This record gives sequence, structure tokens and C-alpha cells, in this order.
Amino acid sequence: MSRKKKKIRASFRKNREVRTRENDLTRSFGESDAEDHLKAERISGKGSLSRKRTVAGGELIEDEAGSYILPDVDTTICREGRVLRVQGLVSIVRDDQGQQFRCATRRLLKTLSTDQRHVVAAGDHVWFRPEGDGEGIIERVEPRHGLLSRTSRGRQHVLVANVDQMIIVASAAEPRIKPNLIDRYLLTAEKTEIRPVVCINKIDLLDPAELMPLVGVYSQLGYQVLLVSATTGQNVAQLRALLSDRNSVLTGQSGVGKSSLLNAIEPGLGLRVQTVSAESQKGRHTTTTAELFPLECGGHVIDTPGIRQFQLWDVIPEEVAGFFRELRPYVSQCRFPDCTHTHEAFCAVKDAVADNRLDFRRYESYMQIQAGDEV
Ligand SMILES: Nc1nc2c(ncn2[C@@H]2O[C@H](COP(=O)(O)OP(=O)(O)OP(=O)(O)O)[C@@H](O)[C@H]2O)c(=O)[nH]1
Ligand SMILES: [Zn+2]
Repeated sequence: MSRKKKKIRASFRKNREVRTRENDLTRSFGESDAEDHLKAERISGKGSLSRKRTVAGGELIEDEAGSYILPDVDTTICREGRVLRVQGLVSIVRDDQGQQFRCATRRLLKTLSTDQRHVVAAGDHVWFRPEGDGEGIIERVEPRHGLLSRTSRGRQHVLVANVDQMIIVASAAEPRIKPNLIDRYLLTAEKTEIRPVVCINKIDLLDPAELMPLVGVYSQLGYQVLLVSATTGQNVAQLRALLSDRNSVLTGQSGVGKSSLLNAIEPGLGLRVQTVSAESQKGRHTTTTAELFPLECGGHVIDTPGIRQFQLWDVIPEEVAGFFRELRPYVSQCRFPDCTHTHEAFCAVKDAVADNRLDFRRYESYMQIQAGDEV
């Protein structure tokens, strides 16, 4: 038998052992107590579960060679899906045919997670076992990338997983453009390593030439900028093309036209988002709920109240310069290693601003964010 086959066999065996153990405990102690016993065994290092570990919301099993591998999922029964939203203990999962299931999370996944409430997050790719009548059990959570999370009381709470793109919506006028706010969202995108697109809406309200200096600065930094109008439809096709087959989070202050843009892309979509947002606002965890909305052109948008204003939750002042792309090459050249680039002498950043190698307005943004000023 090849090494690989042996490895797979071993993992199946191990997984079976774990399931059997879980079932035995459930039979002996009842469901709720079994959970505690499983946990106790894991902590004490006794029992078959001591060789399991939870990573990125999924579980791994240590095989005989000592490496961790994902446990098997019975692919003849289980289906792949995407978590659209999480409501308390129930996750709404959509399979690739577009059918939605109300899923609970497998007890073992929950038991072994460090944060039971957040084993599954909106945006997760999961394997689930359909249980008839539109219900199911989530058996496995695939590894994540592109996370929007917030830290509260020292714990990381994932708000959305597997986001590829952040559409930073601003408006050319009404409300007037706030470059500092765009910079704050860009910083969030840099921190989360999610690709940002600056989307300036309502360009029907002014001569686009007025925006060129600002657009020039962002383009030079390598950020994509799109000028659009939900009202006239200008460049809406380009925005639709950018959204298709991706998972995009929409951010931007109130009134810039996010809902109008969604409606221009897909009639009724903005309305659907708003209805659900209003509902979720009544819920307890208003600020942390997120929902994925499937797009007809493929992909999803995430546009939920708590996420729209998502910014800077976890950024500490010392980190800020590192998230301003253009400052990075200079920071190592400052005289003092702990230079904040605000008041110090022999500061390479300030020198670069003084002789126009760095944009003064972006530097002002840096100063404000670094100082913790409100927008
Ligand atoms: N002139 C002009 N007005 C627009 C455009 N897009 C949106 N508006 C108007 O701007 C206002 C706000 O638009 P919304 O789509 O509700 O903005 P929003 O960003 O979803 O706002 P919130 O839901 O409060 O976050 C509405 O009166 C729209 O008609 C545009 O391209 N041009
Ligand atoms: Zn400096």
C-alpha cells in the first residue's frame, strides 16, 4: 500500500474512533454532558480526542506520521455550500444549485472550537449533511482567507470570511467627497489584505476633471479607481464586471449611493439588502451581523450596517505607517527607530513630504489616523 493510501486509511480510522467516542459519550452521559466530557478529555490529554486540533474554524486530525490532516467528509452524502448568514445557532447555507438550508453545526466542531459562538461565519465554505426539509448539519468548515473581524475582550470575532474585494464607495458630491475617509478604508483593506477598489459615485453632479488630482494620487499608488453614476448608468457595467464572480464587501458612509448602485447593477437588489438590514437591526448583535447576497452575474456582495462603517477597529498608532503604501519605503530611513513621523527631527517621511515626493494630503490623513482623530 502506498504511503498516501496508508495516510488516508489512518485518517479514516482515526475519524471513526473520534465519532465512536463521541457517540459513546453521548449515550453514557446525554448530549449536553457528553460535550463537557469530550472537552475534559481533550484538556487532560486523555482519550482519543487528545490528538485533534481546531484550525481556522475547521478541525484537523493528527495522523500516524504526526502531521495534521482534515478529517474525511462523506462526499456521497454531504454537499458543499456557502454560509450566507448566521442567526444565533443557525447558519443559512446555500448550495451551488441555489437551494438554501438552515443548518446547525456539528457538535464536535463546536466542542473543539476555542470560541463556540463563532465556529461558523458568514462567507464560510462548508460541507454540510442535508437532513431533509431544507435543514442540515455543518460537518466541516474549509480554511479561510480574507477575513473581516473585530477584537472584543481579547477575542477575535470573524464577521465575514473569504472576502476578495472591498468596494470603497464615496460620492463626488452630496455628500462631498471625504478623502480622509477613503484613506481610512484603504488602511483597513491593507490590514486585512483585501483588494480595495475606490468607487466614486454621483459623477453626474460635477465635472469629473475636478476629481483628477485625487484619482491621480490613488492610481499612482496602484489602487483601482472607478468613477460611476447610479443615476446616469455611467460605468455601471464596469462595476458589475468587477463584482461578478467575486465576494465584495461594500463600505462607505451613508448617502453615497450604495443601495442605488446595487439597484443599477441588479434591479431590486438594493431593496432586498435594505429590507434584510432593517430586520437585522432589530436583532441583538446589530453591529456584527453580515450577510452575503448572491448576484445574478455570479459572486456575492456583502452590504450590512455593521460592515459598511467597518474601519480601524484594531489598528494601533505604531502600525499606521506600515499600512500607508507610499510611506513604507521611508520609515526605515528615519534617524530614530521609534519615529512617529510627526514631530521628530531627521525623519525621512517628513523630508519626503517637504520636497513633494509624498502627497501632502495623504500625509495629513496619516497624521490624523495616527493621532486617533475622529473623521
Ligand atoms: N445625482 C445622483 N444621485 C444619486 C446617485 N446615486 C444615488 N443618488 C442619490 O443619493 C441618495 C442616497 O442614495 P442611497 O443609495 O440611499 O445611498 P446609500 O449609500 O445606500 O445610503 P445608506 O443606506 O444611508 O447607507 C438618494 O437620494 C439617491 O437617489 C448618483 O449617481 N447621482
Ligand atoms: Zn520618521
